[in-house]
Amino acid sequence: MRVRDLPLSQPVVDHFADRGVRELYPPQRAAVDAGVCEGADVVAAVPTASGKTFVAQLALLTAGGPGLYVCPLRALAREKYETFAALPGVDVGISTGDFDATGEALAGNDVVVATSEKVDSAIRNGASWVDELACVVVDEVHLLGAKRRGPTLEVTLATLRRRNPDLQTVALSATVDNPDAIADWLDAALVESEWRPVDLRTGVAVGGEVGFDDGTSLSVDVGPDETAGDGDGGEARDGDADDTDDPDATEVTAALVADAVADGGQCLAFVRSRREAVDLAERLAEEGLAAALGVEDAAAAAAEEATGVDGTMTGRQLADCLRAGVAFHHAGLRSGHRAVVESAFRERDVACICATPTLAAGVNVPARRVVVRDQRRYGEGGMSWIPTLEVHQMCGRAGRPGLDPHGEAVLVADADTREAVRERYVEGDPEAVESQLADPGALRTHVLAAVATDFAATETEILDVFEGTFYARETGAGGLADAVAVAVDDLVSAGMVARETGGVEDYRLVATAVGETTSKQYVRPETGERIVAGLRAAADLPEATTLTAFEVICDTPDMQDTYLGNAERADVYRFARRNAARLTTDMTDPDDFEGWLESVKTARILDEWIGGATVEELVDRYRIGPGDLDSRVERAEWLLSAAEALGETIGVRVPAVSRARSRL
Ligand SMILES: Nc1ncnc2c1ncn2[C@@H]1O[C@H](COP(=O)(O)OP(=O)(O)OP(=O)(O)O)[C@@H](O)[C@H]1O
Repeated sequence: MRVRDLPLSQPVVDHFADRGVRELYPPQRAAVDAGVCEGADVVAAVPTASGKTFVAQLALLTAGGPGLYVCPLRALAREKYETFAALPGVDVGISTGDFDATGEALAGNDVVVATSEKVDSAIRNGASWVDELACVVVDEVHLLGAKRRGPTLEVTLATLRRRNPDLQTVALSATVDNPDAIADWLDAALVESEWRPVDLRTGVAVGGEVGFDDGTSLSVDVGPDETAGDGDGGEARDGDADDTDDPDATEVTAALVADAVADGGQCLAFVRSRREAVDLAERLAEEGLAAALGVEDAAAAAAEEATGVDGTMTGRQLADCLRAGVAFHHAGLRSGHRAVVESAFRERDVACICATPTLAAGVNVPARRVVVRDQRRYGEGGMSWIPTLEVHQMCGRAGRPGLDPHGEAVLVADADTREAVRERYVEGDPEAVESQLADPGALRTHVLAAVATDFAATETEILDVFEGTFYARETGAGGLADAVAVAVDDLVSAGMVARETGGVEDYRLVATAVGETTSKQYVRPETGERIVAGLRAAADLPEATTLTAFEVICDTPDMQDTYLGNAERADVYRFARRNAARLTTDMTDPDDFEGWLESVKTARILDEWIGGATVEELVDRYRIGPGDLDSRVERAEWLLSAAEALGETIGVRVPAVSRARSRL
């Protein structure tokens, strides 16, 4: 099937031809056969990098009206926006600032790229464009199994479809164990395929010996193990508390990377934590990879570019690595640094990226060889195996279409773990996607939204709203009845929702003024409650300052946690004692004292930031990533603006809140 035979305009056909897209890949053909160009609902569950974006483009280009592309990961939205904006004659809007309001400005675009949070917020704020959509494409739909974002994704999609029954829905998924359940949920045709543009072979390495699943093998020279005995504890967050399971794994990884690079191939090496990504990159910087790949000048130019982003220690470390032909990539990097790394890799100016699994989710960085050094990481219950789905996404990055005869993915194991690793990741199936909607926190948020937007005024109507969710399809909406009743009770005691009675059995649920503002400001009910209590306490303090404002907003579940190491704990404790007159929480009060101390640390960082401290100073003083500081500043802006709105709602004015916001 050829692109030019599809119902697309000539300029669009030419646009694809210029990018080498003339013949459809088999899964794309199957999507066309399933009616994706004729308004049919389609779920496509296909491997990484097998052309899902083209399926999205087909749906959006052939829908008889505006389209919405929901991208659950913010980091990917810009990349997709650029892909769509390059299409001739297509006006594209983007809305990813996670939490700002209506987005009425998005009306009039042919395609809007947005995160699910943004669409949810637009619905809550009554944006009209959401009702005019002809087509919605949800990328990475398997993320509906993710704890925080999953419920928002499924409720948003269910709401969009309920409001607009003619809406074409196209959902794109990684290969998961139950794509049929997702297709059932959406009453959509299922396109399921194992096809990939480049063959992939996956192997397990023990020492320098790799056995692949296609029966082939590979042998690499592993250098002496210099890391043995160097079990530096370091920071614990992100699983940084430990060295690798087996110190040799780093040397095996180095040998596998050097071997591929000597042969002209680029590599991705995945490790469990940010700290490990930096350490591995610094180790690989000793391998002379830039010279081996013949890219010394280009690597030096990439290093210059990284230095230009900022003067932080992380930036300097990254530049030093880049000069040697290696990079690291993780969520603590600033977006400017991530962009330099991704583009240098695509341009083949760098031989290897050492990354945490975030890189595997959707960033288009194909490599000849992928090495997965760590398959276990620290979670709540200690060390546990990384989900098979995630490891498959990492492995799926191996193989560049048209350039490599096949991609190679190598999982580094030892004699004891070899079989477990093989069974789990080489032979094993990925996990099934499971709804997280029954989580009490998620339910409270979405129940409040349903009531505040007047979609529902009784428990039964709330269940009607949830009837279109994946959860309801899997377990029956009745399964949620008890949990919804609990959520309503919680919201009533929190002062977010009121029962307007006409008798015990006969009442209507209405959002209180605070509930309505909370929902519109897109903060969680617990956040709204904490801010309201905090504002009242702050108004009574003799000396409320910007630190007070930051303490209130940082002590909410909508602000990220900031790691508090043992060494710093005493210092933050003393800081809190010194500033007791400016904090809304009495030190003897918090149920979760450690969590509160973390909030005080975040508040202190933000207060020093508005006081003129530089990124470099804060990164150095508080051991946070520069990207972590950026994201906390961004969240603080949003939460302070929610605090101002809530203050207005309850008639409590705390000037320090506005001061903090304007100085931020
Ligand atoms: N029919 C085709 N012919 C040639 N190249 C194609 C075709 N379809 C897609 N491609 C190219 O394949 C690459 C991967 O495609 P794409 O990024 O759409 O994969 P994906 O399935 O969305 O990956 P991910 O798992 O990252 O979401 C892109 O460079 C794209 O231009």
